[in-house]
Amino acid sequence: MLGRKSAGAAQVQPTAPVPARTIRFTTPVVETPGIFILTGWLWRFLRALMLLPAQFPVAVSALGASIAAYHFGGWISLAVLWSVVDVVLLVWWRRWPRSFREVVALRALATWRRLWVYRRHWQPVLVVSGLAESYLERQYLPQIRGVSCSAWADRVRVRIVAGTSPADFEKRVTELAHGFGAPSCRIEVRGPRDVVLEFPRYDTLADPIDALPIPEVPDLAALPVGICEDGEPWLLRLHGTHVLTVGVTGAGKGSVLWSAIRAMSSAITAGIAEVWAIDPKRMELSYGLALFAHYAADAETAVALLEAAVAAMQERAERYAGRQRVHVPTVRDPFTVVVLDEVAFLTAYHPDRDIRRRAENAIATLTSQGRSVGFCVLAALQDPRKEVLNLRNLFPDKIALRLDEASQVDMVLGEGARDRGANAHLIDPELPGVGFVKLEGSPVPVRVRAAFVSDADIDHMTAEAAPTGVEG
Ligand SMILES: Nc1ncnc2c1ncn2[C@@H]1O[C@H](COP(=O)(O)OP(=O)(O)OP(=O)(O)O)[C@@H](O)[C@H]1O
Repeated sequence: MLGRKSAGAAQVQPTAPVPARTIRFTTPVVETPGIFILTGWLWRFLRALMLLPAQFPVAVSALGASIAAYHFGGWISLAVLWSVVDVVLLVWWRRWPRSFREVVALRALATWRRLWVYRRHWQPVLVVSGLAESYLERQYLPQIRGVSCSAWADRVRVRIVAGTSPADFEKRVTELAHGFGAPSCRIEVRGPRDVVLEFPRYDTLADPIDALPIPEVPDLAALPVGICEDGEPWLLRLHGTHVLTVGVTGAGKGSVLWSAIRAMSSAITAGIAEVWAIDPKRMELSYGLALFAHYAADAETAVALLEAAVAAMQERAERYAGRQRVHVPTVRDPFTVVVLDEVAFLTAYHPDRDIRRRAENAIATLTSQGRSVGFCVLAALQDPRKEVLNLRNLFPDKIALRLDEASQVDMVLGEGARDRGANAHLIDPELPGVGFVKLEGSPVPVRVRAAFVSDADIDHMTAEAAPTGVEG
């Protein structure tokens, strides 16, 4: 009985037509004749061969010249040719190392990286990370348009698939970085369907940076405070803006504050800039007391200091009204930087509500009105959430050092910063002073490291700078 077809429940053949659709139309499968496949392969091979001189002009010329030398003069002329080339390259390298590096070494490296790293792994990495698109059973991959190398990073220019957006890449920076064996990946949009993926080859900021030399005539709108990932100086604008530095405890906020103070210390000595310092922890700024025009540590004096700054700012604004629209630092009207370490101590953590309210009012007034009359607030903060500092948007410039959570990156640097590669939550705790900033004119966050100003450097600065006399 069990052997009978009718045993048990009615069996339905998986391919049986649904009663309502007795006729099903399907696309017939036609086998492609082998000759078409072979012709396709041959065409692709010939096309690649024809494009080779345009893609690799130097390699193709070298190969052509070598074949010609061998053909006309045998091994000897080939050896002579290569010896001459080697000598020329050697002289070039010794005499003009910079141009040799840019024209020969980095280009050769780019060719190698393009073939060995990106072309070889392109399809698997993009397919697995979900960046290959399918349409009518065909797969479309973004195309590599070119690879260039700088001293520290590879830049892969990519033509993205029509119908996709750079945001798809921005969401997969981690997959791309791991896929191509890079410590990180950043995205730069150059135009329609034109993006650049930047893969650092090694961490240029792994070693601490000693305190930078003090500029004799500091540009208060571009103070050298550290180094960018590409080796360029990190220039911090203070004049005409306000800066908020955010990072967990031990992230190196102190080195940003001190590097900025150090960079403007000759202006402090000249009397055209002054620092008003608030130091609730009493550990960070107290060491350089002699450099500050005013200093406060406890809440009551800190709020009084902030209110005095507001009064000074308003007095200056009144004098300037109708006469002057731009502040030029002078001994009479120095550029005034209010340095506020752990701003949340006054705005969120202090038990006295009145202190919190007065501090918030004063900071809001300074940050909303102080820019044009030469007042700047340079603040440090551990926790960027709104409950802790709801004034954070009054700071036009922000620095994200190591953060606790991924969601905090966009809170500090603005929406989309994390997608563009500002992984401040992944910064190694062994790298204090490393962070991300947005530089003027570019939405792409840049990785930077602040220089470390040691106690000895601060001693030296206080000895050099004529003390202006600290007041409470
Ligand atoms: N730029 C830097 N380069 C190298 N080491 C640094 C740098 N900045 C800070 N450090 C080291 O990290 C330690 C912690 O730095 P710092 O006190 O500035 O952190 P912080 O963010 O101000 O922390 P907290 O909020 O707890 O005060 C310092 O004692 C110093 O040894």
